[in-house]
Amino acid sequence: SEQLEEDARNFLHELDVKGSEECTVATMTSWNYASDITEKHKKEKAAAELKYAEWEKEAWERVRKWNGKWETLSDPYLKRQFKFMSILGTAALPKHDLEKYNNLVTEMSTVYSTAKICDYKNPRSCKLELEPDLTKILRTSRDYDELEHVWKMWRYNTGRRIRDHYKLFVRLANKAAKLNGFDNMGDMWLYPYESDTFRDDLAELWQQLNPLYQQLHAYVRRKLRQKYGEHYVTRRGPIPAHLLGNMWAQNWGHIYDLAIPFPHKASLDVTPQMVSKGYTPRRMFELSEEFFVSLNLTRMPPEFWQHSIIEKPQGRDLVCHASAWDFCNAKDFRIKQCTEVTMNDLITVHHEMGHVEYFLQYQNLPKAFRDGANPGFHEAVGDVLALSVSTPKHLLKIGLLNEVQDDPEADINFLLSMALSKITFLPFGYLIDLWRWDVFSGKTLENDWNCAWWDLRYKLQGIKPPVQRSEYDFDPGAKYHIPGNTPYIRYFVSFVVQFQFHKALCIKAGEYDPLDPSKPLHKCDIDHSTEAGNALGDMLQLGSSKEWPEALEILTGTRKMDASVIREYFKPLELWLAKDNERHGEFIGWETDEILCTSEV
Ligand SMILES: O=C(CCC(O)(O)[C@H](Cc1ccccc1)NC(=O)c1ccccc1)N[C@@H](Cc1c[nH]c2ccccc12)C(=O)O
Ligand SMILES: [Zn+2]
Repeated sequence: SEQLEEDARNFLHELDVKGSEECTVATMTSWNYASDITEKHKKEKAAAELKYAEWEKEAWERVRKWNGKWETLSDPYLKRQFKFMSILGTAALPKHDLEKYNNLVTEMSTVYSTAKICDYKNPRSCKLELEPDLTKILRTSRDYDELEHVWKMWRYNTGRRIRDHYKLFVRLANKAAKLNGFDNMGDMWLYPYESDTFRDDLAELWQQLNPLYQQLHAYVRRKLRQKYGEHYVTRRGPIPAHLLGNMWAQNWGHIYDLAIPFPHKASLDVTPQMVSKGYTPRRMFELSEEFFVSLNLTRMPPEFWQHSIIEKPQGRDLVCHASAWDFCNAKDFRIKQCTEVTMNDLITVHHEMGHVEYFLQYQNLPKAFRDGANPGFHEAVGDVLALSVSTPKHLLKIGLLNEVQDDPEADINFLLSMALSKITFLPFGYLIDLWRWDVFSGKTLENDWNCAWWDLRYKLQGIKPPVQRSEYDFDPGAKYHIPGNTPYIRYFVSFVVQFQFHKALCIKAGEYDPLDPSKPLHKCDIDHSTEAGNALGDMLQLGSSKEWPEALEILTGTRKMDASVIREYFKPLELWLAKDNERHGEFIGWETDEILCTSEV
């Protein structure tokens, strides 16, 4: 009825205003803690989390009173808000359980963010931190033993120290999920994807992408065998995880110098040029903002530049893992990132700025819709722009390259550098929540946690630990998102859909034409295309007000995640890798009879 609709609008508006105010308060205390880890900030954050949970519970009880009525409303926009606000979340836990749950998550994240290890070359100095120290060693060292030390000690001082926290956390998380009508927390995490075939769809995507990954793996293994010798890197075995340039072997971009196909061609890692041109983190963020503005998207508000933390502050503990913050008041938006002047961090800057651009585009929607169409969309926005920024053509435009070599060999070099961060990530992006879903569902039991992790790391990534692992270790805990309790499948989804977004935007920008060999997908740079920017903005403005297949269709014309686009982007490289591996008689895939992990009897 008209009256019911009118009452519903007013009710939702009232909750929206109050919810945003409560959100601002809670977010501020969370920011204070994440950017300055002290007992005072920890207490304030814990108190604010409980207060916010009380508000959520009150709002949820008032929404419940509308059950049986809101379903009869005709306006889908109103019904969808009721649908989202009918899920309470962890605030459904009894107060003492919620307090324990929140403290466990804060404690695990603090252990991770403050962990330090001793220097391999100077064992008495024990203040090396993940950012910037350990990431630099993993990126630059080619000393097998030094890399093994850093890899092992990092896990000793993070994963091992939170294993028991995680056991309690899983039990409380599942208790909260059941109170929300889910079987376990894994199912509750999949709710935003609104699809009961989602897991199958993901498995199908991985099946389509695995062959390309296997070719790349075989090629890189040969290059590492040449560097470290057959004893350490065997012909048919898994690759030791600490040799891949990254603490988690999730991005192999930093061993490009060992893998470059045509070394006599110009290097595409513009880090040296960034340093020699005096780039600063501030300059990197301004460069990214200029790209968004060139697309006719929204620039950062003054508060962003006033309150963001874009360089690691000295003399205090903080969570250095990058993050973007929406303070729910359509005014205050921030990034916290311990930025270094490297090409890799320029990409991460775009990733974080993509989150803030999404915040800005949906800031006028009701709070219930101020989210990505699904979490993968939120992770993809910045990466889409980074696909254009990474092209030699764009790097030339912004003065970070002084020449572009337009020939097949330079093309292969470029595609390999992109594959070392985009293709190598796929099995990692998939396996983290494959492991966590099995832990939440109880399929993987506590005394098998670490070996189940290494089963997946071996099976999907074809890597092995440099030293044998056991159930005294808890290696998943050495990756931010596990102690940080952040779902991860969103990144796998992002790495697939970002190429679908890229293709759609490149067509609008006139930069890609399937029938024009001079305009392949991997050479496209959408910069300064307002047609592309307007199309992207139209999708971002929807927030989560429409189901994600509809948002995807508005931008790309299709309603499904489609792995064929990322394969099209890398097609020239896939053909080249297959030929090169064939020519060297490389064994595709991996096998081993080593025991990677012992579950103590
Ligand atoms: O974790 C991140 C970046 C951090 C984040 O921007 O995704 C951040 C994670 C986070 C979530 C929740 C609390 C704190 C941190 N996500 C956000 O800040 C965020 C903000 C609003 C909505 C959604 C996400 N990247 C992943 C992998 C990755 C995907 N694309 C990349 C591009 C460049 C570098 C890394 C990646 C990683 O490092 O393993
Ligand atoms: Zn992100």
